[in-house]
Amino acid sequence: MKILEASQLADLDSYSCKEQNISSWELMERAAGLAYEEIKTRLNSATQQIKVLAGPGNNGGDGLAIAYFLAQDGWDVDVFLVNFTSSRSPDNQKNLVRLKNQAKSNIRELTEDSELPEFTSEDLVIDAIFGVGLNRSMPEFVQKLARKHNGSASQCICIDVPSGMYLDQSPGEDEAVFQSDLILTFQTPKLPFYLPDYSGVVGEVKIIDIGLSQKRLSEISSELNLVDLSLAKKLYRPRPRFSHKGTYGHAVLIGGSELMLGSVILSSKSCMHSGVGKTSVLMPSRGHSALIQHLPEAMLVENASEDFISDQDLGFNADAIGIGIGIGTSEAALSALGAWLEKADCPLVIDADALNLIAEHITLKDKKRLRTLDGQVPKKSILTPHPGELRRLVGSWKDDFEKLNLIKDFSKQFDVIVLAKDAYSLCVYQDQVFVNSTGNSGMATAGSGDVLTGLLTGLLAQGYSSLNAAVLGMFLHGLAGDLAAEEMSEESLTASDIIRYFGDSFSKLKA
Ligand SMILES: NC(=O)C1=CN([C@@H]2O[C@H](COP(=O)(O)OP(=O)(O)OC[C@H]3O[C@@H](n4cnc5c(N)ncnc54)[C@H](OP(=O)(O)O)[C@@H]3O)[C@@H](O)[C@H]2O)[C@H](O)CC1
Ligand SMILES: [K+]
Repeated sequence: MKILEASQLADLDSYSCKEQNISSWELMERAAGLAYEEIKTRLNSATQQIKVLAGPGNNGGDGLAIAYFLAQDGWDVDVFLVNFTSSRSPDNQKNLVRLKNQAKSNIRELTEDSELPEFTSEDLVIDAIFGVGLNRSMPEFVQKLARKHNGSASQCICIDVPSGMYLDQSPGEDEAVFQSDLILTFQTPKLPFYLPDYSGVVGEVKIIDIGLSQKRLSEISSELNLVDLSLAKKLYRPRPRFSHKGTYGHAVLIGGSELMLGSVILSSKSCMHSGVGKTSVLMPSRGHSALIQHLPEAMLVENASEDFISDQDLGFNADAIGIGIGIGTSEAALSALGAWLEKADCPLVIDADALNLIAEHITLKDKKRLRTLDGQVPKKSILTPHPGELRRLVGSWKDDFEKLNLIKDFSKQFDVIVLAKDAYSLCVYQDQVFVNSTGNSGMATAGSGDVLTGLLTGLLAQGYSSLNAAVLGMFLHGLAGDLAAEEMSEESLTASDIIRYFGDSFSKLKA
C-alpha cells in the first residue's frame, strides 16, 4: 500500500473530486461519515461525554461533521472550536453553520486566553485540530491543550493523524502531540505511524477507504510503501507442480564461533523451512554433531577450525549465502569473512557480527581493510542490522527522518539492500522504502534475527531477487511471529516458535 506525502494527498483529493464530479465538501462529508460509522461501533454506555476538538481547517471540518452526526444520533457532544486563526476553510465554515443550526450540541470557542477544558476518564475526545496540513509548531495554547489531554485518563480518537504530528519530520523535543487510542486515517497509511519517534502517541490505526481515485493512486509514484498482505501476495511465487529439490536452490549458512553455535543452527533450521531445496552449513566443527542432531535435513561443509568459521571451499555452487550469525569479531572471523565477501558469486545476506566487522572497517577508515571488506561487499547483498548495528554502519541520527536518509545514502553508496530491524522494520533500497506492517514485541527475543537471516537466505536461494526476498521475508517473519503470539502470547514466544509458524504464514499468502 502506498504511503503518500501531504502534497500527493492533496493532489489525490482534488483529482478524485473532479473524476467523481463531487465537491470537496461532499468528499469531506463522505470521509467524516465513514469515520463516524467507525466511531459508533466503539461507543458504549460507559461513554458519558464526547468532546470534539475542531480546528478551523479541513481536519476541523471533519470533526464538525462527526459532531453533527453524533448529536443527530442522540449523543451528548461538547464541541470546542480551537481557533488558532480567525480564518476558516469554506467546508469547515459550512459544517459549523449546519452544526449551529442543529442546536443539539454545546459549542465553545477556545483561543489563547481561554480556560482549557478538563478531561476525565469518562470522556471520549475526538481530536480534529490539525490533520496533514500541519507545517510548523502548533500554537502554544494548542500544545497546552494536548499536554492537558495527554495527562488525563480520557480516551482519544484522532482524525486522520494525531494533532501535532508532521508527515515529514519528527516532533521537536518540547513539542506536544495528541496521544491517540485510535487513529482513523483516510485512504492511505502515514509514515510517522511506523516510526519510533512517534511511538508514544500512536495507538491502533484504522485506515478508512474513502473511495479516492484508484486510477490516480496507481499513477502517483511513491517510493514509500507499507508492506501488507496484498503487497506480499504480489511478491510470492507459487511452486510449480513439476519440480524437484534442485528447483528450489541450494542455500549455505556460514556462522558460529566457540560459544555461539546455537544461532547458526537456528538460522539453518529457519532456512530449511523457507521452501529451499537444500541447506548446507559451514560452522565450527565442534558444533557439527549438535547440528545433525537438531537438523538432520542439513548438510555440513567441512571446516578446518573447531572454534571459528573458515573460508573452506564449498565444492558446489551455492545459490545464496547467509553469513555472520554468531561468528564473533576475532581476527579469524574477520579473515574468513573477507575471503567469503571476495569469492562469493551468489547473492548474500549479511548479518550480526559480519555487520560489526564491516562497520568497524568502514569507520576506521583503514585503507587496507577498506579494500578487503567495504570495497567487496557484493552489490545487492541484503544487510540486516538491528538499531545498534545500524548505527555502527551509517553513523548516528538525531531523528527517524535523518536515520532514513542515512540508510538511503548507505544503500546507494554500496548498492545494497538494508533491512533495518525495528518494531516496524524498514527495508530500504536506494530511495525505495518498504515499511513492514507485521511483527510484535514478543519477537524482541534472542534468535529472532537469526531466524530472519535463515529465511531470507532460503528465499534468495529459491531465485527471488534480493529486494523481493528482503521485503517478502521481512513480512513473512513478522506474520509468523504474529500468528505465534496469537496462540501463545507475546511473552512466551521464542525464536523457534517463529519458525513453527512459517507454514501458517505462507498459507496466508496463498489464501
Ligand atoms: N482525502 C482526504 O484524506 C481528506 C482529508 N480531509 C481532511 O483534511 C485534512 C487536511 O486539511 P487542511 O485544511 O489541508 O489542513 P489542516 O486542517 O491540517 O490544517 C489547517 C491549516 O492550518 C495551517 N497551519 C498548519 N500548521 C499550523 C500551525 N502550526 N499553526 C497555525 N496554522 C497552521 C495551514 O495553513 P497555512 O496556510 O497557515 O500554512 C493548514 O492548511 C486532512 O488531514 C483530513 O482530515 C478532508 O476532509 C477530505 C478528505
Ligand atoms: K487530528
